[in-house]
Amino acid sequence: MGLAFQISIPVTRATPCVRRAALDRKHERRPRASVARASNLTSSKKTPAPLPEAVDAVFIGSGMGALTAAADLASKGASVAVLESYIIPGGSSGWFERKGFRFDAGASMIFGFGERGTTNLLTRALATVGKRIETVPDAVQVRYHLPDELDIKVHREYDEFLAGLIKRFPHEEKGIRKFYGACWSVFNSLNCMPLKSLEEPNYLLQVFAAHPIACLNLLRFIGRNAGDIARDHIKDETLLNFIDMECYSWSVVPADLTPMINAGMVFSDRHYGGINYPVGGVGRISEEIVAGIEECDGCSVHFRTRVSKILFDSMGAACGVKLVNGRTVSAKVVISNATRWDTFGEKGLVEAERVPPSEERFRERYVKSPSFCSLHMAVREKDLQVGMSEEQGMDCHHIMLDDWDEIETARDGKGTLFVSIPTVLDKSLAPPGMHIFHVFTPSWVDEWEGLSPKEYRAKKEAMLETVVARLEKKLFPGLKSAIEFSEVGSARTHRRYLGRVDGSYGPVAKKKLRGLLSMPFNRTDVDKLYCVGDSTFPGQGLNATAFSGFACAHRVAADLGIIGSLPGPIDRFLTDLLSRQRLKL
Ligand SMILES: NC(=O)c1ccc[n+]([C@@H]2O[C@H](COP(=O)([O-])OP(=O)(O)OC[C@H]3O[C@@H](n4cnc5c(N)ncnc54)[C@H](O)[C@@H]3O)[C@@H](O)[C@H]2O)c1
Ligand SMILES: CC(C)=CCC/C(C)=C/C=C/C(C)=C/C=C/C(C)=C/C=C/C=C(C)/C=C/C=C(C)/C=C/C=C(\C)CCC=C(C)C
Repeated sequence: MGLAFQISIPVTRATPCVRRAALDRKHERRPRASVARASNLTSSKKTPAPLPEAVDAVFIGSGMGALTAAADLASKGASVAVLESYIIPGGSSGWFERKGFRFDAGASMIFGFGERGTTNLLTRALATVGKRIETVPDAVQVRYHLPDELDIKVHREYDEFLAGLIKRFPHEEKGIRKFYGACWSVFNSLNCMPLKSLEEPNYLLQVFAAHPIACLNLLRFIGRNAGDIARDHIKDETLLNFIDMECYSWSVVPADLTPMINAGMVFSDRHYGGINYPVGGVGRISEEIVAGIEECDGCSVHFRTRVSKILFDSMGAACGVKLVNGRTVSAKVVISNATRWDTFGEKGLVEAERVPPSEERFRERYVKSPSFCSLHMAVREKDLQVGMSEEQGMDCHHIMLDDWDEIETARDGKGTLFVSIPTVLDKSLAPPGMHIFHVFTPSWVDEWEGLSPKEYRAKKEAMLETVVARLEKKLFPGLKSAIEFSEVGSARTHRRYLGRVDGSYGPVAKKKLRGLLSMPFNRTDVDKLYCVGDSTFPGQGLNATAFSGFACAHRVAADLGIIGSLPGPIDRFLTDLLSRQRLKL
């Protein structure tokens, strides 16, 4: 590492994790894996660690972004404290249990669990702390049931998916191959390089030197959106509507507003690493990462621990946090996994007079996406009039829409329906003969405000009624009478339990932007304060936030002198220069 320079800020100590990581590198073997069993469903019940007075890095929240960053920093030898206001980790990737059922709080369509390449970021997040979990491969990412009788299965096998799409749009074969080919081009460029912080010049120089063609290729796409590329190659309006839905289904915006880098990741990794469901539920991922973090000396995760304020030293640098109970934790750096609005907004964690002007720029460009209304149902298989096993052709994920005009706008359960039935893949989530249906649909917090408790309950019931009737008619005859019990979560529920402003799914472009170029990285304009999670590059998605976690840990480790970087002033000059150039675009 000719360009590397060790800044001499002392690091607290070398932990067992560091020694293990060093050993693993030396012998080029995978970190020790502990394959978690499905039966091991609940979090460790051991006595909680006492809140530390001071650590290298304090995290606000324990979503996937924070957990990945904390795990990576812990494995590099930093002392970390993760402070979570809720009773379990994971945020949007949390879970809840009722009557022997284990429900995923968010979607169950999990990317990033592949075995090969560098984009398998969930496998890697677990491996940083020596963990690994069993997963079940999903043969079909999603089955679309769309207007114009468009019934398309996205098979794990790329050629099978393409054949189905080309059969429906034979006149667009060339365009289909070009569009999805461009996605592969992005993915292959990402998947050959180590994925770290794009605001650490030493890494950028090294990665550019080692993979010049891949980097130039990514630069070609980084300022573009999927819709631009689709329209370069495709003319058929129904096919363009389909591509809008392909993007909307995970980015919650149409193709014109969806960054091409993210489309490349999603539309290729589903055929490369595949979609894989963690045995025992999505919550297993965060449970295992937490266990791994806590095995590292000086590292701890604390629940029911809500941060009320970020603290600053006399120079204006972040230096710790204050909890709602008045206690404080000092830290060399503070990392917020709360959304941008919850960190810097009105009543946010940073007091108004310290909010930097750059945050205003963020708000000019990004808005809060809607939330979801989530219908969690326990369903008796015997009362459904459709085969529920994979062998009988049932798929785990479905997306349903009745009218193209309602893709984004329809309220009250009349728009896009997302359906996850994780028990198709993992029967351990529910008692024998039972299934879990999680159906969610976009919903805005204003629809749920100002209601009396009775009106609120009635609105939830009406939502359930509308959605179940639509599903019964098109996909699951017998559903209504097969429901054993159900729980409905509104945008208010998401706000309350996930601590996300308005229950939002995350930031989306307000107008057409240049791809990912204006998405903020992990540093903020407040010294020693970083952000991680879906308010940072590259945005929403479990594996996307895992990327932000690795990037954040890398930048923080360089700033704390744990890993080598360019000499301080040069590093700062180049980082600021890159950031200014990017923001001008
Ligand atoms: N692929 C999928 O199916 C899937 C499933 C679930 C989640 N996701 C993704 O996960 C992403 C979100 O991840 P994220 O890392 O941004 O975080 P997150 O929003 O999931 O988690 C943030 C955590 O911070 C906690 N928190 C907020 N304010 C706090 C405070 N003041 N004090 C203490 N704790 C506080 C919250 O309780 C929450 O647990 C979403 O974009 C979503 O797409 C994807
Ligand atoms: C050297 C120089 C100067 C430049 C080089 C350029 C360079 C190296 C650029 C690098 C860019 C990088 C590293 C980009 C990395 C991007 C990544 C890792 C993007 C990852 C994106 C992942 C996404 C968007 C995943 C989304 C998944 C989601 C949201 C899944 C959720 C799904 C649902 C909510 C739908 C559920 C559906 C049903 C039916 C239930």
